[in-house]
Amino acid sequence: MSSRGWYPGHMLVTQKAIRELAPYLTAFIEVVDARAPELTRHRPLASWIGRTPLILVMNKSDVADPAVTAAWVSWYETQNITAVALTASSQDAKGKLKAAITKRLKPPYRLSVVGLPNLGKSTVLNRMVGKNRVRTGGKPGVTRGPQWIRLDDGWEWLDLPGVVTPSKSRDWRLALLGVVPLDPGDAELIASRVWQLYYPQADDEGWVEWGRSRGFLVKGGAVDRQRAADAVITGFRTASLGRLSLEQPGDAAP
Ligand SMILES: Nc1nc2c(ncn2[C@@H]2O[C@H](COP(=O)(O)OP(=O)(O)OP(=O)(O)O)[C@@H](O)[C@H]2O)c(=O)[nH]1
Repeated sequence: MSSRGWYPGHMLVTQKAIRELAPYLTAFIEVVDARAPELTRHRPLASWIGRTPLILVMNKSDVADPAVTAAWVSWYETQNITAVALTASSQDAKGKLKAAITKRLKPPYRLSVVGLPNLGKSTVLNRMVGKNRVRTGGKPGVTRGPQWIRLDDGWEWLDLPGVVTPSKSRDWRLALLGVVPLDPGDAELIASRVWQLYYPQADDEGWVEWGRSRGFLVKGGAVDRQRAADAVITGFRTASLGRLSLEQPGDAAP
């Protein structure tokens, strides 16, 4: 399915804007999902930003498989890409990301956060700038242009509406990760695939039996498949079913 038409156009950063801003920035911070970092990268970005460095933030590492995340960090090292595993929602995220940036780059620090929808860009930026974030948009008629946030430590963050459009929106994993909307009609298929990843030996309907054991039943005693499927998807997203990554270094290019 296409992502166009559901994500408000004014929130997308265009290629033109990124190309124009790149010379003013020390680096772009691209937020990806630690559970599928290559799948959730925005491929065209590297060419748009030219020589401006790119730092990958593998966010949501709290719900990814830690061993797979460690393998990704090592793999990115071999590719000469600075990649940081992060949990933007945790307190120590600011120190960790600052350390990674200062290790790689010299001041001045002028940075901006970009990435596909729902990966944690706002959470990362809020973590880095704290209470200094200025919100100018959200209301019709309020111009929401790029806004510089200058911090006491001398760091400057460009508050862009840094969403770029997913290009591989037909991949079921993007719906599972919340990068594109999940069509309710696809939930059962996605739940079945997720279940197979958790339990490779399970049969196709293993998740349905799990739903039964959880008491997700409709009148008459049959399993409420929609509810069971939704619970599997939520269980993956929150990692209550276990921390699971969807992509490993060395997987065929998505
Ligand atoms: N588990 C987990 N969830 C996170 C983390 N960071 C952000 N989230 C959640 O991910 C969701 C999206 O976070 P946002 O910061 O709004 O993401 P965004 O990329 O700015 O989203 P868009 O504005 O839609 O592009 C929210 O529900 C956050 O609470 C993290 O490190 N771990």
